[in-house]
Amino acid sequence: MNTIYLGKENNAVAPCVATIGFFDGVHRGHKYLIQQVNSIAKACGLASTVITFDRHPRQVLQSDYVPQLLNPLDRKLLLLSKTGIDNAVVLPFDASVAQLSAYDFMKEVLRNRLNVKKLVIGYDNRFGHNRTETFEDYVRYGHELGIEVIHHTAFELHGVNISSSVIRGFLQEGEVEMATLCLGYPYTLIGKVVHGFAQGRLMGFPTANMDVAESGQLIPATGVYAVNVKLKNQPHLLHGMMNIGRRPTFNGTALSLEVNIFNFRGDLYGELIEVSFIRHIRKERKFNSAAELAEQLQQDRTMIEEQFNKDRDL
Ligand SMILES: Cc1cc2nc3c(=O)[nH]c(=O)nc-3n(C[C@H](O)[C@H](O)[C@H](O)COP(=O)(O)O)c2cc1C
Ligand SMILES: Nc1ncnc2c1ncn2[C@@H]1O[C@H](COP(=O)(O)OP(=O)(O)O)[C@@H](O)[C@H]1O
Repeated sequence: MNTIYLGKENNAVAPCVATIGFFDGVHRGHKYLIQQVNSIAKACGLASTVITFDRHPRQVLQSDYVPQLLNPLDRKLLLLSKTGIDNAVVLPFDASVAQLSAYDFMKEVLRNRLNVKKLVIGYDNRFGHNRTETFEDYVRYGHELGIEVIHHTAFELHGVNISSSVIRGFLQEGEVEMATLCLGYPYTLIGKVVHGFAQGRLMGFPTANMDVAESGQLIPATGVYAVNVKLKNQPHLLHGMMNIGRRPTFNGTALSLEVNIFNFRGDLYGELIEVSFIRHIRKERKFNSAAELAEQLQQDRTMIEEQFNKDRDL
């Protein structure tokens, strides 16, 4: 896959069949759409292209908007690279792009800059200033501009139209298994390991505290989860358990994300780690003492290891 960061200068781009969107999650619905783009492109001998944005359009339109992303941009590009698409175009979304009418966007960006011959979009896809046009308007503009606008069929899973917001909803409810089903892979948080309150090691359960502010990702519901952990320089995933919560046993107030990694010892401070959510285990609770909490953690670990063993044997 070629990744093209669209700058001010004109990139020379081969004629292509394209689709456009934020593609947060690169979920199964997105993959279904991209398959359609790839097969149309193949049938007419053109390149296939996904056009996406460097930041969420709402961040530009609404200055206090805090995105709750399913993936940071580099991970989105990694996922897109596995879909068989020829090109990913990253469009810097700024105030001037936001101002373009749908017609001007199709003319200036899609036709003049990106050489789009066919545009594959859904009936409910909207682009252009104020997003006022309908699919039929895009078709009409396309006629004038030499771009064939084709609507794609939506992907449904058990009658539900999968979307990034449906997946965000599942994660906000702690339903990480439903999120996995829709995404086609487990939801994964990327964050830097920071210092906590040094209580974990005293209980026999050191926990790497994650700071995910930089990735702008959504934090799932509070609770305890079975997770897989990817460390830098380690080829395989490690099993672990994560608590998202406020540490009521220690009268904590701030939200923390803490992962205890099984069969691991080492210093992780300052490292980037990736944590994938496999199962919701239980709610966070206040225990009478650190010793009682440690007992519960031992039970959690035993149960989670048993489940991982079962999954492996399936
Ligand atoms: C899997 C797991 C589950 C946890 N569950 C709870 C809980 O239910 N209640 C609680 O007060 N703390 C719970 N904790 C503990 C806190 O998240 C945290 O690890 C502990 O306060 C030590 O943090 P520190 O090392 O940053 O001081 C849990 C930790 C882990 C790893
Ligand atoms: N198995 C493990 N799982 C998570 N972190 C570990 C593990 N073994 C060692 N560590 C290290 O210990 C640190 C956590 O220790 P802890 O006592 O919980 O302190 P704090 O939460 O204050 O950082 C982690 O950030 C990591 O560097």
